[in-house]
Amino acid sequence: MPSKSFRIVVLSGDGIGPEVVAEAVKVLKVLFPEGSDVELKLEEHIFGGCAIEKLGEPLPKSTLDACLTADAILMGSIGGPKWGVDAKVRPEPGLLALRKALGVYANIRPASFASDSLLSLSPLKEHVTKGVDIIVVRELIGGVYFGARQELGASEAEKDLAWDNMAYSVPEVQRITRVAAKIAMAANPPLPIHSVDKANVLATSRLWRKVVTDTLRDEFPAIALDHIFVDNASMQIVANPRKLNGVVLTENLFGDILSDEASVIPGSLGLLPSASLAGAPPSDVSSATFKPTSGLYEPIHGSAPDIAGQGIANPIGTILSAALLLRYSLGLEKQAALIETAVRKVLDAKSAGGLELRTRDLGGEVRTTEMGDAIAGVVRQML
Ligand SMILES: NC(=O)C1=CN([C@@H]2O[C@H](COP(=O)(O)OP(=O)(O)OC[C@H]3O[C@@H](n4cnc5c(N)ncnc54)[C@H](O)[C@@H]3O)[C@@H](O)[C@H]2O)C=CC1
Ligand SMILES: CC(C)CC(=O)C(=O)O
Ligand SMILES: [Mg+2]
Repeated sequence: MPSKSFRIVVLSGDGIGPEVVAEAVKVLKVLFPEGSDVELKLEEHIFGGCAIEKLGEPLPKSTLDACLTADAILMGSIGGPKWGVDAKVRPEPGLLALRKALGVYANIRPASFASDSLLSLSPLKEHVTKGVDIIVVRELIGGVYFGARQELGASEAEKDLAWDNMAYSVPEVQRITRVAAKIAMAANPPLPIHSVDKANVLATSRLWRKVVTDTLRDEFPAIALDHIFVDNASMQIVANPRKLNGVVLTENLFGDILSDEASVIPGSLGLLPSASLAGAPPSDVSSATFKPTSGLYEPIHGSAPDIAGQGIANPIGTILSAALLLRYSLGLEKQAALIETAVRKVLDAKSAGGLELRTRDLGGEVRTTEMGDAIAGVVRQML
């Protein structure tokens, strides 16, 4: 009998989603084979464009119910040209609805999981990317993605007008600031927090700046805080990213954009994982972990229709997302770290022919399944 058993909902989704999720599942099955002390019960559920095809909606009730009662959710990606921006029913609102229903307001995106062996593969120069260590903490269920909106043609009175409403409340900004602070305080000395906004223009950003400043001053005085406008931050991320070392704390839209941009530093969007968490962070500031009441884990990339079905996607972002799932939702830090070490070892290894293991996005020829096999193999050796 296992001493611990967890229900993990798997949402492979669309495009490269099923290809990369299969590799993360492969790694999890090596870590927790049948009969081991920890049992992972993996349940696949339909989500995204494939659910629209089959059931007419991206987030069927059975999928939502499964997610709401799971110990954690591992997701691939959703979307694709078949359900493009003009389609009547699209996958992306299903993802937003899932995040909202789970209450996962804290999106943690370690933006520089890298090994020095990748430095030469970044489009940026090595002297720019060396020593970069950025964690993006993005507010995930507020702001303009969730405000009221009006589509073009939806209003008789406003025939030529479409609009999106961006709103933030004080409690929404306080809670994400506390998550960023807990992450910053887990390091010794505490990491600095760089809060990114557009307070020179937007009312929501002025609220953001005030709440971040007040919360850190009153509750976390040991943390060094600076504020940076988003246009400047987007330039610094590629020109001088070490300037943003530490925690980059920002709202939903800016965090979406800046985290994709930050993936240029390690060299590929396919490398970066994310954790989306609900619940209050621990009150003990010395605690490194945030025990969420709900956790959704997905790579930061989308369904990559341009390479879907070719077996060449990089599965590392999804495999590292599975590691974050073990760390945050299941409290299995040792196994999480083991996956991260295995990924690093594979990236640093030379094959028999002297060639490094690299998928196409990193300039190599290694296929998705081969990368998954290599990481699973190293995990097996390390057990
Ligand atoms: N969380 C999610 O499910 C997300 C879904 N999307 C959706 O994905 C669809 C495609 O969006 P795009 O703008 O093309 O963004 P994308 O992130 O899917 O792809 C951007 C570029 O990065 C490459 N790429 C992405 N992941 C990769 C991987 N693992 N390995 C190698 N290369 C990779 C793609 O080939 C493409 O050239 C859209 O429908 C979009 O709405 C976009 C972002 C997040
Ligand atoms: C597809 C969107 C709903 C979200 C997105 O791009 C992201 O969270 O990275
Ligand atoms: Mg995105």
